[in-house]
Amino acid sequence: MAAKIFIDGEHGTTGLQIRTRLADRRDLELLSIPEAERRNEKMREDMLNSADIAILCLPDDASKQAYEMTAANNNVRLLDASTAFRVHPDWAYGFAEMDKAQKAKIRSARYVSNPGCYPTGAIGLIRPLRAAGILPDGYPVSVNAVSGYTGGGKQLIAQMEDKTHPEHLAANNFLYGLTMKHKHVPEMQTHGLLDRAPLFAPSVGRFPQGMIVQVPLFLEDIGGGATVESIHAALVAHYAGQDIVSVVPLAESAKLPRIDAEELAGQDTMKLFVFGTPGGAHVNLVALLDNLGKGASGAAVQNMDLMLSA
Ligand SMILES: NC(=O)C1=CN([C@@H]2O[C@H](COP(=O)(O)OP(=O)(O)OC[C@H]3O[C@@H](n4cnc5c(N)ncnc54)[C@H](OP(=O)(O)O)[C@@H]3O)[C@@H](O)[C@H]2O)C=CC1
Ligand SMILES: CC(=O)N[C@@H](CCC(=O)OP(=O)(O)O)C(=O)O
Repeated sequence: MAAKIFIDGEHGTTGLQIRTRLADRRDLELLSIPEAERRNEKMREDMLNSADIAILCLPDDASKQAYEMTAANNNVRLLDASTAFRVHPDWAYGFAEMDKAQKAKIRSARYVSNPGCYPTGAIGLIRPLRAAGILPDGYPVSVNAVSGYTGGGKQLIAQMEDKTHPEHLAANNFLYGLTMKHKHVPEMQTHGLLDRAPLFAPSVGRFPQGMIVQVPLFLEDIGGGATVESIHAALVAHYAGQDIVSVVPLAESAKLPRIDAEELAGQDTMKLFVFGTPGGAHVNLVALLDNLGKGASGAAVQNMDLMLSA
């Protein structure tokens, strides 16, 4: 029997991308609400409780409401794309490659939180180095990033694309999150296994999809004899045996003159790079992904498939 999937928020940016990815799937039955009724609570509650898996592509408050609406129904499992439950202990964090046990946790979980786009890059770079004991306690981690503007959902897309929008943004590249309190910091700290909150400096560029996340490191403050080669080797070992996150060979990245933030737009994979000169003092870790691919909808479909394979 086909698994019943309901995407709550199916007409938004993340929801639409998931729907497109699932459009040709014969093993699924997609439950749907007409766009005009997308905020009809009764219809949402009925659909949520008729699904095997409900994928929540909603703002945090609406995700929490969907959770309440289904709390008494053990037949429905939730996969939430919002920030609401990403550090909640009852929810499995949906980053399958972050350690060897994570796939099994996602498979068997009733509740799965889909990672944020920036945290996918940051945790992807940091966690293996913490787990391997390379990045020491107390190290001050900084995360600098640029995202395509679809990362801000329908509202930011309209502000960037519609010149008549009352809050039109004309900038081609802007910094935000300037209070240093971005909602992704707790998630980066928890799943990055960091004892100190990272300093996170996000930005947006005038391109729809794509993302670069950078974590610069001072080797002498890391200590333990860490080198560009040992850091690269730790990432390679961590990501061996799967095909979604790849670690670019050092010899290949050493020849790159630049990195294009849009390189993986439209794809659901992530590339990790380690930049630095052998014997040098500095290393720059870089993650390249599509904010709507491995950063959102691609990861959601991957997680849904894991949940269905339980
Ligand atoms: N865009 C991205 O790159 C990423 C987004 N996410 C997260 O995914 C979630 C969805 O984001 P995104 O798709 O970008 O956002 P959008 O604003 O593009 O879409 C959200 C959708 O949810 C609907 N919605 C809002 N409130 C309610 C409600 N109370 N009841 C029912 N439907 C509602 C909206 O309808 P309406 O049009 O009426 O507002 C819209 O259709 C967010 O939590 C976001 O943080 C996560 C990772 C990346
Ligand atoms: C460019 C942009 O505005 N990006 C969003 C994050 C996108 C994302 O990862 O979504 P979640 O909100 O679900 O974590 C932001 O900074 O709030």
